[in-house]
Amino acid sequence: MTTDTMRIGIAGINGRVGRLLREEVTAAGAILAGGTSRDPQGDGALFPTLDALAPSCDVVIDFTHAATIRAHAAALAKAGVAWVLGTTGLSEADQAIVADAARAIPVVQAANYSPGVTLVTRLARQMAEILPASAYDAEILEMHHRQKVDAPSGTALAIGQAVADGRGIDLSSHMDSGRTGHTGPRRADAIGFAVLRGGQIVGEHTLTFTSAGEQIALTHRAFDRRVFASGAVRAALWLRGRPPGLYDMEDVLGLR
Ligand SMILES: NC(=O)C1=CN([C@@H]2O[C@H](COP(=O)(O)OP(=O)(O)OC[C@H]3O[C@@H](n4cnc5c(N)ncnc54)[C@H](OP(=O)(O)O)[C@@H]3O)[C@@H](O)[C@H]2O)C=CC1
Ligand SMILES: O=C(O)C1=N[C@H](C(=O)O)C[C@H](O)C1
Repeated sequence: MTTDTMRIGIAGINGRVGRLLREEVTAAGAILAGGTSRDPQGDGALFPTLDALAPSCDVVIDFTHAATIRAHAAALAKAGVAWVLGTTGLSEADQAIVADAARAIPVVQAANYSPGVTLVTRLARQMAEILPASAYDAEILEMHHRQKVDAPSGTALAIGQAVADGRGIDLSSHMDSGRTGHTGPRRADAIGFAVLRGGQIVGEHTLTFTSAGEQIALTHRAFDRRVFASGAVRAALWLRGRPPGLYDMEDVLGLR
């Protein structure tokens, strides 16, 4: 299969990212197989659910909502269609469904498809390996637009996971999110999360390591959602011919 014969479907084609994916698929020279919309309004290229669209695709790019995970995993596994998953806010059970689907089909999953965040996450892991948790407090601040429905963002959680991996600890038992009231002093090995929402901020993430004597800050700012859409299309093209498995953007960018 060549790029110009590759059929790409878009789940959530009328969403903020979905609308840009439509343009990026065409710009890449692939075939736009159609998209899902809960209100297709007689448009023949739009389908109310993914099971109707999947059989006419080689890969589906999915930026929708965590509520769709079970149905989308089942539709794609049944049709044998690859999955580029960008949806965030997944529960542990949702994540298990994705891992299960990846035994049958190739899946790229990333909380953030920008090359910059892929690098920041990698650096976060490396910094956490070097900077002792007893001396350097790790905190993550994320800012997004007022429409965002999940918090902390998938990217903030991925950066937190990278810090936890670098320190060799478990994220869920070290996560300190939503501080309020009499919190007591900061736990030395905590990984803190702070969330801001407002206006039309596309997505900003800052990881800080703060000691008694200094602070190191790693910031990523997305200026345009197109950076996510173009990264996801790159992942879709990369998936061509891959065996089943769960991949991420480090795989796509050849960083492993
Ligand atoms: N990994 C990454 O790089 C990025 C991930 N994201 C994530 O992608 C997701 C979408 O973001 P965004 O485009 O801003 O969101 P939008 O709300 O603009 O779009 C979401 C789309 O999903 C569809 N949708 C929502 N709920 C359901 C449902 N219950 N069943 C079926 N379809 C549904 C909507 O379809 P309809 O048109 O029918 O209403 C809509 O088109 C979020 O989880 C976000 O966090 C966002 C940016 C980058
Ligand atoms: O909902 C968004 O907009 C974004 N979601 C992703 C996340 O939760 O990390 C990626 C990006 O920050 C934009």
